[in-house]
Amino acid sequence: MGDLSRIEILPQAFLSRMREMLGDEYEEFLESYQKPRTYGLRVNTSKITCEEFEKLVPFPVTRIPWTENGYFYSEDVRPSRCPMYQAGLYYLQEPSAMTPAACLPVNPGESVLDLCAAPGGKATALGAALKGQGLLIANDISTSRARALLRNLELFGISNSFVTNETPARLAEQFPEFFHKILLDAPCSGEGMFRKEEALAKDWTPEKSHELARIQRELILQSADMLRPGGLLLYSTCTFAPEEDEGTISYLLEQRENMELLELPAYEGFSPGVPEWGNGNENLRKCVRIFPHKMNGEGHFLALMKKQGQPDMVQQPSSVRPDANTRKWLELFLEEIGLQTLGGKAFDWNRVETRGDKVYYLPPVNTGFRGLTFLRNGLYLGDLKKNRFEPSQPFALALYKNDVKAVISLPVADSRLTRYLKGETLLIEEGEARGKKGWHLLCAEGYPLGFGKLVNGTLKNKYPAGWRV
Ligand SMILES: C[S@@+](CC[C@H](N)C(=O)[O-])C[C@H]1O[C@@H](n2cnc3c(N)ncnc32)[C@H](O)[C@@H]1O
Repeated sequence: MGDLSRIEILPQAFLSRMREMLGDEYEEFLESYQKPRTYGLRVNTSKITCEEFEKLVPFPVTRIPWTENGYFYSEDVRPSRCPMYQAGLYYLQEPSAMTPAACLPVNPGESVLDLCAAPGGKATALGAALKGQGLLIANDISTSRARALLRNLELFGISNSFVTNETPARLAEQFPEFFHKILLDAPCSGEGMFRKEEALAKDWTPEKSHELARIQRELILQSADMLRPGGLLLYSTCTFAPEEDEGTISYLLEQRENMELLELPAYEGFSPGVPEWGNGNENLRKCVRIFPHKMNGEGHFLALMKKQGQPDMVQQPSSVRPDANTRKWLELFLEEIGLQTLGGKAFDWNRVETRGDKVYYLPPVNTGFRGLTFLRNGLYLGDLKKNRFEPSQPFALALYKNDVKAVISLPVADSRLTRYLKGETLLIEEGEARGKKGWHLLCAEGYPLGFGKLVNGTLKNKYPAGWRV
């Protein structure tokens, strides 16, 4: 689409309001719609360091200056076709959208909630920050979107998540003062994404913001009430609409005296929140606005808040036991692949649970919650078949480099990796595989991609049909 036509589709009422909001900066803001959007990816630092990533990535990337692990790539590359993507080493994400999760400091071992999490752009970042310790509850109210969320968490190798498909009200009932950290990336009018998704501009009406602001007010109170004393809440939207941004934060501060706004990390392109766009509270300056004419990304709003009090780390550990049958066949399998660790940590049999013929590795924190609709509790390890255990694809992806001994590691550019991802059987040369036969983990430069079974120099493909590219 021609550049000017991007401006032509912007609703007049939206433009008038932006002119009023931005004053002298308005023309510059409008010009940003004639510039191309940018493309970003975020490195999964729980699996690979940025230095390693830079050495291996086969297409040009440049650092996104306001994040620690984000990179721009150009429009003509297809990063989702690279085996590094299928190994869960990065997530494709609009550059500004990397900011909210990066501004919520998550420590391994904490209980974290992403209330509106699908498709998982921010949940994958929060999960990576937990490094397999503690608990991530990733929720979305939409079932189809929650499925996409689960897939992305599995691709990222997150083993300690509980993926729910619930209303925020039900979660608020179940989890009073439970979480150390909460991300509320609220449903919003999406004004900041008009350059990226024209359909949003076409569907926009001024009335939409009123209805969304009502929902956001409900969600932010519920979030505050689910926070432990001393806990942190990060609120974000991708809209410029004042009532959805400073308006929602003003409402929270009026309704909950135990919540206070905190300063966010400074960056030259960030603009402060505007008190007059909310209830006039001077602290609203601590919010951050991201405008496309000031940064190389789309529009966003974020606010970091703390609940008064001292945080504690009291958590109930998971304590399940595998049945004898599961233990026997799973143990045999783990021996065959030479499992040393899972996600860099000692394998914990007190987290193994079998439901029907499916075997799960539960999060380290007790997740015996009652009455919640969930899609996944922990990591789906695989299936018990007659006299054997068959591993799942999420299990392969939750393994880190050096977790298992029985590997076949090929260079990123080796075409056999792409053929594996299509479901083909591969020829493996002598010396390329760690063992002579049996289950092996196929890796891209040491980073696990999926399982296969080696028989006389050929690797039988065990990459599931639903994952193939
Ligand atoms: C901005 S998107 C979340 C994007 C996600 N955080 C990410 O980074 O990939 C907002 C999400 O809120 C969910 N949602 C919509 N209405 C909701 C409601 N009333 N309560 C809770 N979630 C809602 C939508 O299904 C949608 O997935």
